[in-house]
Amino acid sequence: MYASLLLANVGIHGCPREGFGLVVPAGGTTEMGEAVKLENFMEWATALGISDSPFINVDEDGLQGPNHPQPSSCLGKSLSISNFPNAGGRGLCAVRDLQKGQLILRVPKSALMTSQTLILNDHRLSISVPKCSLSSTQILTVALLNEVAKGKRSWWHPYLTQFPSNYDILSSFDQFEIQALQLDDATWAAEKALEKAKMEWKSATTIMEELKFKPHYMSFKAWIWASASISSRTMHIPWDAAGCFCPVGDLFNYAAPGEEQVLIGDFTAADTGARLDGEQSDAQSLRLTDGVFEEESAAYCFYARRNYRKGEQVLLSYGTYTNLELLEHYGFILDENPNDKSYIPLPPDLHSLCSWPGDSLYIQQNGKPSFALLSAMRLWTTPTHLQKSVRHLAYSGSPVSTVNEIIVMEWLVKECRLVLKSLTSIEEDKSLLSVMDKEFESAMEAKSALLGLTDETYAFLKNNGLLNDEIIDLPRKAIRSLDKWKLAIRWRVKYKMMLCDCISYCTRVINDLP
Ligand SMILES: C[S@@+](CC[C@H](N)C(=O)[O-])C[C@H]1O[C@@H](n2cnc3c(N)ncnc32)[C@H](O)[C@@H]1O
Repeated sequence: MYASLLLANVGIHGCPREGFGLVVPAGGTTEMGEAVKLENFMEWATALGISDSPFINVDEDGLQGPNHPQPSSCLGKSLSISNFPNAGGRGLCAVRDLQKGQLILRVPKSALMTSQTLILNDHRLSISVPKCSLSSTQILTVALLNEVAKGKRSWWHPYLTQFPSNYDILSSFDQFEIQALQLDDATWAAEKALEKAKMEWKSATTIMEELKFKPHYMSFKAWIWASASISSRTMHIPWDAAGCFCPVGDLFNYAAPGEEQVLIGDFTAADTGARLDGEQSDAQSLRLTDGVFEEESAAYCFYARRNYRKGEQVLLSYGTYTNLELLEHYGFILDENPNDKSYIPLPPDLHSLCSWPGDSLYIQQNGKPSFALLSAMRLWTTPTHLQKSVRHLAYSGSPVSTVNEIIVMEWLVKECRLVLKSLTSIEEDKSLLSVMDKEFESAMEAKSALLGLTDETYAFLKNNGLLNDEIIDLPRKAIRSLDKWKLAIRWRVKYKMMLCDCISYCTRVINDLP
């Protein structure tokens, strides 16, 4: 019965994973082919002992012990795979009400794909890797590509078919997509990510040649695919800084850590399946994520971070990230991200006045300047000979004086306006996004919708060769570029909105002053 439910869900999910095509397709790239691949993966995961049962080693009858037959599916007791179009696409859904702190998924150590497990099962890799001086992430990248190249011969094949074919992380952005971010900080981050990926790829070419990789797997495109898989899908393990791939566990989509992270650990002994001893709940309250490798049970264990109702998507916190960081490491942004920040240019001598680190001087997601930014600005706008006497006020987060507060707020308003003036407007960006939201069926459609709108839309058409009338179908590269361009525009809109909210906040503060 569960298999049909799963296949129904696959039907909803149904996005053929074509594109880079690193993973050898098991049944074509049709929806049915995808469903078969998913079914194979579920069977494979079940055989490995991956389980969403809240009872460790206990079946649904509450019986325990090695004599009990394997469950028919690794999912179905707490979770099922489902599609959440506006919250990460494929993800995991609660099949019953789940209580905060409850164990919801367990992935045995033997099912984790790590550099170690890949190397141990590959003679050539085990000879080549110890001779090279690569970082742990580079080693996992090489080992992953080496495994993928084996196609169906790989023991991990059912799992590898579930990897996305393409990623939208910053290092996969081309120059056009990078420029679409508009803000210097963001374009710098993207260029740095691309440069780092290129350096890591180049320094790994010797080992890839030694391993006789085919050109396809040696390419920079392949490297980006593998390193993006690592960046967006691995989980922390204590014995390898590159982390591990965690089958099924890597289907959890992300929610930013919120208040439940502070409260976590206050679940009661009545919560079946939750870790109950004091030491464990302490460990749980200390960490920021709700999945952890547990040495004592030799498994990656996932716990509900809050109560979930049946049918809700169950989410995982991968950590605390701004939208730019999410884009860099995971290739998406959140519309509502409580941890988002925007930086504006600050007076160069501000930093020498205070001990706040540069990255603490920002505008918060709700438009309020950060504590450190306000404190530093209050000091900076105070005449030098008075700074010593007001330092204690500024450092405690209090306004220094009414006049000073007005100067600070006006300065912030002016600076935000100046930044906004140098960029395209939010309205322009939003209307461009609405044009792009219409799915283009052909190159001609894309051209007629985008040509003549702005310099940027012209640059996109040119960059993708779409100015040429002979191109009929929208090339795959152009579709991929559209996705990344959209992400860049959505990111810059969020940034600009924070600045607009800051202007409103500062204006309100000025108006409310006695
Ligand atoms: C560990 S995977 C999660 C499962 C993934 N949806 C899948 O189908 O394999 C992480 C990736 O899922 C997507 N993702 C996760 N959470 C998301 C969210 N809240 N919004 C948009 N995309 C999300 C991003 O592409 C991210 O790189």
